[in-house]
Amino acid sequence: MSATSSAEDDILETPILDSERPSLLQKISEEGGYAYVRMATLAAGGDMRAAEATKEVAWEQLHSGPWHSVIPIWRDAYAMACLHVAKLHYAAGEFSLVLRALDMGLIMGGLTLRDDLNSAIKTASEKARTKLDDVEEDNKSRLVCEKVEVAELQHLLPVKSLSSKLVGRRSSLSLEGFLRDYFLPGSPVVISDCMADWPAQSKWNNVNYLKKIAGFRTIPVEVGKNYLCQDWKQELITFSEFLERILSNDSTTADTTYLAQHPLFDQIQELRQDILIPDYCFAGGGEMRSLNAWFGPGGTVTPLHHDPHHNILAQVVGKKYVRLYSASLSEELYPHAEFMLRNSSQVDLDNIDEKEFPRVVNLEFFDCILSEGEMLYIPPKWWHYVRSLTTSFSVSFWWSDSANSSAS
Ligand SMILES: O=C(O)CCC(=O)C(=O)O
Ligand SMILES: [Fe+2]
Repeated sequence: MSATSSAEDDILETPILDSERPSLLQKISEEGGYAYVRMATLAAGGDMRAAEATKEVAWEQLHSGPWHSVIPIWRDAYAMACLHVAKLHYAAGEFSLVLRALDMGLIMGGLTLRDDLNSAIKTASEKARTKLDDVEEDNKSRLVCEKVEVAELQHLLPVKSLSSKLVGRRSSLSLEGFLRDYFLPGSPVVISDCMADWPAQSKWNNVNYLKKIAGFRTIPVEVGKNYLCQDWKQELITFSEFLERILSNDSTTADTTYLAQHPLFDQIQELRQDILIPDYCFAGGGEMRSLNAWFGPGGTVTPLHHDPHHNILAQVVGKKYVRLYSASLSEELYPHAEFMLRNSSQVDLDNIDEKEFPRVVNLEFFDCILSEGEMLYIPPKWWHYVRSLTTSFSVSFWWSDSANSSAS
């Protein structure tokens, strides 16, 4: 990795064009990025307009076609441009702008400069936090204030919910028991009393804690009813802005904001320390595929879909309703024909069109309300629909077993 990533040799205080990066610039010129290279050199000399211009040039390259067709060096070029911009904001003491630039580098940039971005984020976060401490020290608030009874939530659920087969529940389930009774037969289960040692359990319900750890960080959120709807869009906002939206949320509005399926713990490493990979994820001898955050107000809906991996969905804050249909029922669930959406059902479980989708009406499903401190095991390819019933923060752990560890 880069020579500049050690603690005493801080990336934000040293020139960016060190011994490793000329080769990066060389590769960028080879791809025709002469203007980028000229401006990067000016940026390294302290020219903010040139730094912004490198970011724009690389941004255009990232948006010149489908994501998979972008030449990888342009992702590194974008990360490097973000570092230039961050460094110049840092010199001006603008720490929130430093973090914005660095997060854009992490979210959109390539992997080559990731260690540099992370070490710069650590330095800038500490400075930004010092500022925040002065302003908000006594202001304590909770995301979910009171315990909600299940009976009070009934009206929020799709018809027929909780009326037939409930997902089985086990308390403090051993790894052997999990393997034998659920993993090998491929059956879902809710596991309780298994998250007591997660720091997140006592920390993430506290808005103040989240603001302090992540308030200035930029995150991608989804806005709209759900990803299958026309008016759905993605936005980049700060974690503080996001928390304000959650606190002011009226769950009847169409433009719910959801931090959904985002690898937040790769991006914000302090939050990674608050969670533990459940032992269950080692079942099957495969490998971890991804850890994702799902954080939003009451009323978020992830429509009926399936994923290729084993999944432990861990509920840290609030409650969610989850409905599951067996993988064997795919034909009856009217998957979309389009390639990108073929793992999603055309059926809207909140408003089933029985004429168009008659086969789904009497189909067997399992469902549950997942509460704080509980985990749900969803076997691969099982269809699931998820609705948050309160403000909710969950973490999903996707892993493959050794038989499928080459699957994407
Ligand atoms: O929690 C949600 O909204 C959806 C979770 C999900 O689809 C998953 O973990 O695979
Ligand atoms: Fe899913």
